[in-house]
Amino acid sequence: MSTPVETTALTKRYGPIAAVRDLNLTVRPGEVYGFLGPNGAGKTTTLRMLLGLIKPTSGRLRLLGLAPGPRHLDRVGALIEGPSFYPYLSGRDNLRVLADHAGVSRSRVPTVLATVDLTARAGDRYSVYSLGMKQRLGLAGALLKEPELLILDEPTNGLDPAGMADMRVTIRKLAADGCTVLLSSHLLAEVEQTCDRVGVINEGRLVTESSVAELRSGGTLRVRAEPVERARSHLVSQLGAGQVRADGAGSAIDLRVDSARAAEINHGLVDAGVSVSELRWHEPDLEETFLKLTGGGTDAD
Ligand SMILES: Nc1ncnc2c1ncn2[C@@H]1O[C@H](COP(=O)(O)OP(=O)(O)OP(=O)(O)O)[C@@H](O)[C@H]1O
Repeated sequence: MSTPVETTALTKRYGPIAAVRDLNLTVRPGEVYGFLGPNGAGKTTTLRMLLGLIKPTSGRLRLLGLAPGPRHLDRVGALIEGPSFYPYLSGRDNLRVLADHAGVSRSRVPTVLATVDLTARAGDRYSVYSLGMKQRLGLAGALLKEPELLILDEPTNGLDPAGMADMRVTIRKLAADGCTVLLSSHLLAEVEQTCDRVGVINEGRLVTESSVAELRSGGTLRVRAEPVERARSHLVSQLGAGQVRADGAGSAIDLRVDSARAAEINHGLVDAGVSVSELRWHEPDLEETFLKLTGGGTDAD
């Protein structure tokens, strides 16, 4: 199978603003890829370029092996910037209209309604749908042509926790059925729970691309001890300066060592006349990592 999404040095400028700069992105077959970044990072601009809604200033992109052109979206479904539906038609009738437009058989409509769990409310007018139902109907619309790749811009934006959970389950179900998903989000928890891999974008640049587990790796042994200066100089002499670093507040010391060395380090500190009040393995959560990577410039929830 060809690579679902591949961009090379993809760039979009708006006058002096570089919304997206030299972006090299790879989404692998069958994965759920989270495109994560704070507001204004360039996520929507990237997705709009992928979908041919705007033209890149420079760089290349391919979806399922195809460069932008008349066929490059044939096997791609998308949900971007709120779907538009007729308010006075039912969810089912809206999907029928969409199917007719897309040249897809109306027989797909019950299937996609079931996939997004809207069958029971399919006869209700769109105008009475909750935000979560509207999002799910949008997703159903994107699924009509049985896409191999789904591109979703902030699919859980504005949803309540139950709506977010429903959307997550649906996305994982689609991935289990073999669909590749690229979704953007500024919500760390969402990406952590839904995605296999994540690309972090900040100020138009990809700052890292890795599995969620890799992103979180790099745990440290955290020490709190008194007097802290004596503890620090002892640890530096024992482990080397490269392994010892103060945490942000300066009240704790983080050691880049294996967790199995905790007891040995404790004994060494006590022998050096230091009293240890805390010694524990500290694994950074995604939020910490994200803030570090993006220089803290996020207004994510
Ligand atoms: N049509 C446009 N004209 C000028 N600047 C734009 C345009 N579209 C986007 N930008 C700018 O490009 C940058 C990236 O915007 P973009 O919408 O892609 O970010 P985003 O990561 O999707 O953020 P959000 O989560 O807020 O939607 C921002 O500085 C934005 O102001």
